[in-house]
Amino acid sequence: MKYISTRGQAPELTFEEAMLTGLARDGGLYLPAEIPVMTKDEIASLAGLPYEEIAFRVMWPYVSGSFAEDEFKSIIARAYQGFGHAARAPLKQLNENHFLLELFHGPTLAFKDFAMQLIGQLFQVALKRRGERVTIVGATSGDTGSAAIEAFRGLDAVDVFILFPHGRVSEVQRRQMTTPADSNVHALALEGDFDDCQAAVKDMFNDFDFRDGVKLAGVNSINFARVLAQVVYYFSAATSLGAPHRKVSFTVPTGNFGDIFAGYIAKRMGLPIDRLVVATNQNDILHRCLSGEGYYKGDTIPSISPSMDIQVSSNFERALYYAYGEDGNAVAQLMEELKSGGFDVSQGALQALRETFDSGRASEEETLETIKATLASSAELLCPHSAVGVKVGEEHRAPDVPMITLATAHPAKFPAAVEQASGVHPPLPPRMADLYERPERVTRITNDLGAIQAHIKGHISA
Ligand SMILES: Cc1ncc(COP(=O)(O)O)c(C=O)c1O
Ligand SMILES: N[C@@H](CCOP(=O)(O)O)C(=O)O
Repeated sequence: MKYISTRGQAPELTFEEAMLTGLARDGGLYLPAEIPVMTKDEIASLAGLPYEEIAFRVMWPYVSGSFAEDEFKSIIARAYQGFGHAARAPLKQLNENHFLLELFHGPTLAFKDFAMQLIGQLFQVALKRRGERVTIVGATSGDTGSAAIEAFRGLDAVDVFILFPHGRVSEVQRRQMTTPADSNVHALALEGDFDDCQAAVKDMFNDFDFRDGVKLAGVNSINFARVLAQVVYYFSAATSLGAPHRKVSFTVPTGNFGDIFAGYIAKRMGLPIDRLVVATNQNDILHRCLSGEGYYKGDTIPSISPSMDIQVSSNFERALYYAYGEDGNAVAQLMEELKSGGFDVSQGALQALRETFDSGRASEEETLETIKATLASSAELLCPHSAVGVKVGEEHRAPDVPMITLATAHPAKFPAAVEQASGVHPPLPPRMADLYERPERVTRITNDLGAIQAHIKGHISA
């Protein structure tokens, strides 16, 4: 399997190379040159299997040239052994045909653990084999950073620097990033918003002297391995509700478009997904775009679902690549226009996107109301991101197709909003009970590329 860039001008890579490379050298994002398709029988045979076995069968065609079969199986086993639920991604019923896919039973209580725990193991094996070390730089609106720090802390072949927007993540998210004592992980609180953090990471990849000098690697959803690991739970959820003999739809609380893009890959692999519904908070650029208003950046407004406070949605580039008929030049042109504010999506591309995606938005009041109402109707305490999903999912639910909404984080990561909505203070799991007492280690940094690069260079291990 070869991997190609959405902008068409970067070298083709193997899975392992693409995973360790991060952003393509033409500024694009790597994708498999062809998406493998599973037969109806192969999909049917997944029903009832342990999550780890489904993960192996779904991901194996993508990684098989880079890892041995037994090696990959044991990597998967190690990745998910620390999850707090035997099913890994359990499905709960909210009403007659609306289901909740709980993705928050991993070590840092958000869906990011599904991919990050896996790629931590993949990096470890690949770097050891190559005798190399890398510097991972990541951008986070709260959850990617904590999951990355947890997955990579203490590994000797990796230094990790995570940029998060100062004052714009929840206290639990911040403490998950700032309290690990391992010397190879570094939390940087940037004066700016998430888009500034993500732009800085991409600028570092596009500065080849810096990139090659520090051996830069990325664990944001820039990295296709992240997206791939997230494809698995679409298969586990859909087959447990009767796929491939029955269609299902998914609603996905969306920011950087990585999670829902994993659903798109699952659909292209043959999973009978009817609709993929993009659910946004008040930072609704994706909803506006899918409603035909073009893709134009506004100011990021802080919300009670801070992990989705995003304007420049990195993986939307991958969706545009397919919507524009796999034309890398067209994508490169759009990304150029984005630098000066945004672009109109062509009618053909919009139609292609709408063949798969619907969208909706939830206001702050609607999000709070959904947390309260869902607790009353289903005894399920939602985090604010999942509540955005449930509200939009309910609006898009069709009578004859089960709707599965992804519950992307544990309510205890956002206790203030959850308590405001429901009157219930969600406790942290016992293993994190002392999170508020642990000492924090964080560097405040201005939004200046040179200053960030100097800090990183000065703190990587020799
Ligand atoms: C809790 C939570 N929900 C939803 C999202 C949005 O996911 P994505 O960025 O993959 O669209 C994020 C951030 O990634 C998140 O942390
Ligand atoms: N919401 C994310 C933003 C980064 O997304 P990623 O999927 O590209 O890593 C976060 O929690 O950091």
